[in-house]
Amino acid sequence: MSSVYKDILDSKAKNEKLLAVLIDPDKFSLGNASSFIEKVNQSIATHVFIGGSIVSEGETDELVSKIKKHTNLPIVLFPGDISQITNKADALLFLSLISGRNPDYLIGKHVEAVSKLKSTRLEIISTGYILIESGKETAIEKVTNTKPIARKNIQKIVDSSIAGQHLGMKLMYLEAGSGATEPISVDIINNVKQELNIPLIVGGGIRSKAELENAFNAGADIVVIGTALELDESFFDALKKDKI
Ligand SMILES: CC(C)=CCC/C(C)=C/CC/C(C)=C/CC/C(C)=C/COP(=O)(O)OP(=O)(O)O
Ligand SMILES: O=P(O)(O)OC[C@@H](O)CO
Ligand SMILES: [Mg+2]
Repeated sequence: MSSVYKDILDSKAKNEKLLAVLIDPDKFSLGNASSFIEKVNQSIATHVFIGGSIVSEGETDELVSKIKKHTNLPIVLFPGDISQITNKADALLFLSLISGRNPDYLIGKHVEAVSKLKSTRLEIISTGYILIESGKETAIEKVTNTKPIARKNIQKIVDSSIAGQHLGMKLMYLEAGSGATEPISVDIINNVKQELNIPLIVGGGIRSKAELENAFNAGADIVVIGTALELDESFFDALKKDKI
């Protein structure tokens, strides 16, 4: 088995929690890359995720090349579209938006991606992606023309996760949306965790160490933080390696 996924499984088995810093190529200045990545290196982050809902062609490739020079952390593509696939990363979350009913984001983009993936050595990790209502319309909703699952409909969120697992998905990602006002609730994470065996990723709207720990304690194996670090790099101070 290739190493990024195997390492996630090993960490889960040891109950070692993982933190992914999400960098959005569209919102990130290349000039700031080395100083930002240095902060990532000194933090408890274990992965760098790269992606955005809307990213211009070629931007991801350039960004990944630059980041690779400054870190040994695994670089995982978290693509909103096929144009975000680059051979320079280590792995790709092959996302299927199973909260929605848009065939393009369930299977269409994936079929289109195959020829591009043939010329890469990316580790492809099948990932169920579940968008959950978080109070305001997200970029993901607009781009995919789908509706999120209502946050009170916990049974549907759990059943969607388990259906994804039955389909053979290797990771499950509960998404509140970039910059969400409210992160995914502890109640939702708890309920999914009780039934799911594959590793669970949680992201969207996490802005403090307390919220990060809440998500971990509720059962997230990997937490993703993007916007809060994008807007305020001093948040890295609370995430330094020796602080937790
Ligand atoms: C199979 C391939 C290669 C592509 C399919 C991709 C699918 C199904 C994507 C799911 C839907 C989607 C648009 C996901 C975006 C994921 C992502 C990187 C979200 C973070 O971006 P945001 O931070 O929300 O976006 P902005 O900050 O750009 O608004
Ligand atoms: O940008 P934030 O709100 O941290 O969200 C991270 C990620 O889950 C968004 O796709
Ligand atoms: Mg964003």
